[in-house]
Amino acid sequence: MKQQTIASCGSLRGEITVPGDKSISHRSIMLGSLASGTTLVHGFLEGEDSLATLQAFRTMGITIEELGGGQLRIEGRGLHGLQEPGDVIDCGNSGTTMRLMLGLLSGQSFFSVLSGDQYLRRRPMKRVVGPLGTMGARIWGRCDGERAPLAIQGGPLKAAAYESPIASAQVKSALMLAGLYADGETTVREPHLSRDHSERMLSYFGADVRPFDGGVTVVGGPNLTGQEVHVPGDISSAAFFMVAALITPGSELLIRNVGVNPTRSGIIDILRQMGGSIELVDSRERSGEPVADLLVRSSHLQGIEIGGALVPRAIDEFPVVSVAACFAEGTTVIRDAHELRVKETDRIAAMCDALNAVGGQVEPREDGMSICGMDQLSGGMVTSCGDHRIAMSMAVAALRSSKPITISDTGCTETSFPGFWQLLQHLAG
Ligand SMILES: O=C(O)C1=C[C@@H](OP(=O)(O)O)[C@@H](O)[C@H](O)C1
Ligand SMILES: C=C(OP(=O)(O)O)C(=O)O
Repeated sequence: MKQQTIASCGSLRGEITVPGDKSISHRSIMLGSLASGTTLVHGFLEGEDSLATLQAFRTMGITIEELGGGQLRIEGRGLHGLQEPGDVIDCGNSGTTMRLMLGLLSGQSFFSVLSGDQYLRRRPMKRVVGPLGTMGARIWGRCDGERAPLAIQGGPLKAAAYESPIASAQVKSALMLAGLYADGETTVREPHLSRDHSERMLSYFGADVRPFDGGVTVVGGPNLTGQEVHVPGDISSAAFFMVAALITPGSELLIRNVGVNPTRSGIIDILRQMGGSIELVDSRERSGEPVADLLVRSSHLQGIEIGGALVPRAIDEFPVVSVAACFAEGTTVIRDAHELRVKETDRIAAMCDALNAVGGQVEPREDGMSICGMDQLSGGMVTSCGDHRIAMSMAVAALRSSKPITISDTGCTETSFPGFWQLLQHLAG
């Protein structure tokens, strides 16, 4: 098993880019495959999660050429052009692959099976399988359809109106993708707005998508047309370097070409509320998504309270927010983040255990955590629990520890951020 030892460093200065946005990369493969004609993708994330999606569509007969440097050419075969996969589709560690594909496969005229690694096979799937069932989808799985492997007998679908109890882009997107195959209008409402990449990219490819306050409606049977997609850098990956620059004195870091979609940029709002200096430079739009360069300077942080609508806008960033909070003055309280318990691992338990093991003062709450700020952590040994975001968050924590932190089980960072350790080493020396 791989491990990494990270020691404290001086200031972080210079310019970096981070790999492509994972959510947008998944969707570029899916919509490029379902469109007619060629889709060119630039900046695709060549990480294990999005490559699992790429491989899945190849096994369903789609030609996808990897041109190098994150460029792809996808030869789309139209909404009804996928072929039955001859084997189980391996979604690896990727919840997005599995949940979005459950929606999409429900509307096909063939049988398919989805599985994944030990972490993914423990994650809840009923949140998608249940509402898809009301559309007429036929899906079977362990624990009455809660856990993968999941078998899908595709067929005709009915349009539906679903009110989701959780703000989840994976639930919303699964239903929207199924809705492409339904006769009529499918509507999904959610308690707070989750990331809207599916809405944006479906519109970009020519679907009739109507977002409204509290939800979105998609019209079945669109003609999707191949497009050129520029994937911006992933704000969830940039978040590690944003926090790293804020907590190390004398830092000034420019992170170029980061996606700053407002449904994803909660991390910028949170860190600014804590007193962090983050400037958006050269704000622009590419392929229907807002993009900017982020200029981050080390700052004196304050503890804050975080909850409500801000939570889905920063859902993957709470592990690294908890690291920032360790070095803030006062206490930070995170609420309404129960969803963290059903990610690759229970991220509330995993971050509390890891930070407390290296001298932090963190208390779990049922729906979040409370973190007491301090000047330095003490260092020690922690495990990532096989979760990429825990591994990278603890590497950032090590930058302000009196002794190094050794993190075990670090191979998982390949799922979302290939090159993370090299980039950190290059910057931190
Ligand atoms: O739709 C997506 O691309 C994602 C949605 C979020 O999951 P939930 O929908 O479960 O909140 C997020 O945590 C995940 O990393 C990616
Ligand atoms: C939760 C994540 O992804 P997924 O749900 O796609 O596994 C993540 O990347 O933090």
